[in-house]
Formats: sequence, C-alpha cells, structure tokens
Amino acid sequence: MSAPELIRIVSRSSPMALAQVERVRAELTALHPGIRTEVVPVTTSGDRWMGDLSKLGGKGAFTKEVDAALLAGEADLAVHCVKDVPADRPLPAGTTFAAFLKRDDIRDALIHPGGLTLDELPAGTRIGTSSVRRIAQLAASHPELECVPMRGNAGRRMEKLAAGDADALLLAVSGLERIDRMDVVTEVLSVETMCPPIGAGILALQCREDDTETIDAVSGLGDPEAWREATAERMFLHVLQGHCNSPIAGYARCERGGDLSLRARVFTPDGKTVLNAHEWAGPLDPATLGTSVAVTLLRQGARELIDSIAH
Ligand SMILES: NCc1[nH]cc(CCC(=O)O)c1CC(=O)O
Repeated sequence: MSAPELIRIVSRSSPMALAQVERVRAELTALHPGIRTEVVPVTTSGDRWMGDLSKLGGKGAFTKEVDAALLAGEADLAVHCVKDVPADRPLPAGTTFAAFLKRDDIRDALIHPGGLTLDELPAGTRIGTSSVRRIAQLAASHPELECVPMRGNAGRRMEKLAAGDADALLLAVSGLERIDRMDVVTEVLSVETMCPPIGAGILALQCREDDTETIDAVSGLGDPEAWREATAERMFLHVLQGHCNSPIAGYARCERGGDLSLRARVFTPDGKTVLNAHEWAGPLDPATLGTSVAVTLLRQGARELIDSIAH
C-alpha cells in the first residue's frame, strides 16, 4: 500500500469547521508523520443564508459545496458533522465515509448571560434557536419560554445574544468545546431534557470512493463505537424520511457489555405529541437496529405526524 504524500482537506470556513480540521490534521500526523496536509476552505450556502434553512431548496445546505470540491478533485478529504449530512438519501455518488471519529459530547447547553438554568428562566424569556428539534422539546417541557429565530455560527449567535436579539441560547456542547467557548455555558442539558439530533458530536471523514490511497490512510482514525452509533442513527433517519422541518431526535449508545441501544423521538412542532422508542440491538447489526426503531415509530404514527408539518 502506498501512502499519499499530501492530503488536501476541504472545510467550511467557520471557526468550528476549522477546529474540526485541525483535530483531523493532528490525529493524521500522529498516525502518519510522513503525510502532509493542506486546508481548502469553502463557504456553503448554509453559512451564507441567514434565513429559514427550509427555504434554501432542500437539504445539504452545509455539505453541498464541500462535496462538490471533493468530487471535482480540488480536495481529497472532507470533514463533516454527521448531524449536517442528509440521511434520507445516499451520500453523493462517488463518495464514501472512510471513518467516523471518536464521538464528542452529544448534549446541548444553555447560555444565559444572567447565569440561570433552564428551570429558573422567567416566563417569556426569549430563547434564540431556529432548530425545530429544540423548539418542539422546549414547547413540551417549558411552554412558558418563547423561541425566537436565530441562525449563524456560534460566534455570530453570541454576538446577537449580546446585542439583545434573544435572552438565552441553546447550542451543542461539542461545537462550543471545538471553538473553546465552554466558558459561556450556564447549564449542560441532560439528554432526557433535550434529546440530541441524529449524529450529534460525530465527525465523518468522506473521501472519493476510488481514492483507496486516502481511504487507507485515514481509516485508522476511525472509532468502532462511533461507527456503530452513526450507522444505527443514520439508518433510523433514512427509514423515517423526515424533511427539514421534522422535529426528530435520537441517539444510539454502546452500553453495558457493548450492546448497542437506540432511543428516538418524533414530536409535533408544539411538543404536545411525542412518539418514543428505545430498543437494544442484541444480535442485530447497527443498521437493522436503526430500521427497527424507525418502524416502531412509524407504527405509532410518525409518518402522519411528519407529513402533517408544512415544509
Ligand atoms: N448546525 C451547525 C452545527 N452542526 C453541528 C453542530 C454541533 C457539533 C456536532 O454535533 O458535531 C452545530 C452547532 C450547534 O448545533 O450548536
């Protein structure tokens, strides 16, 4: 096997995306000191557009331009948040996941400048979030709070918070850790309070399918548990075929004795209806567990619930 001399890594240019690339470069250098890396920055439509993501003409707002650079041969490796990679369709033809990195924290955090926790926030507190998953769960657990639209990278959201556009924010712990801003967190929410999105905290390395040199070089960065969890979660979402306004949440976890479990929920936007499932893989492979949990939720009416939401 011949190792490549240079791996060009395409990345979005947000601070979080660049931090993700630095992690990959560091792990790659530790594993293969002889391989040089170079960063190819791109801006995605999701980074540019500050409106409603569903109005952007479909999914993949954060991945489309990255995939294009990879397929055009302008780069050899893409680093994606699994959370941002559409699961209702296959990966772009000609590309494949070569590895899933060891998973980071999957929880969401509250950022409240006054230092209050979620339960302490007074009625009418404006939470800056455009995430249908976060809005539906807050409506269910804290109906006295108000959600106001908020997009942009974490740094921009914190500027908007400081400017008074919202009173508090919800952001992923993993993203804040990557940009070294855990100092702003007032409370880390349990997964029972705020069920995470599919793929939370997992970075995927994507290569051209025929580029076996790069695939072989980076596959050693993969984490077997992250692979099993991502595979179960993405198959779950694939079978459910949600759209971009579907409040869907869930996470797989390698637990006691290595058995894989998958918990998942589908909500109405107002949080009044919650469909819930939790299953163990036992002898099943991760993808089959994902399918099984999706089928359980479909039997509970998930299809009708998802299709009744405007998108
Ligand atoms: N939509 C942006 C985005 N994509 C992935 C993460 C979090 C990091 C991850 O889960 O890998 C975030 C930020 C957030 O939701 O607060």
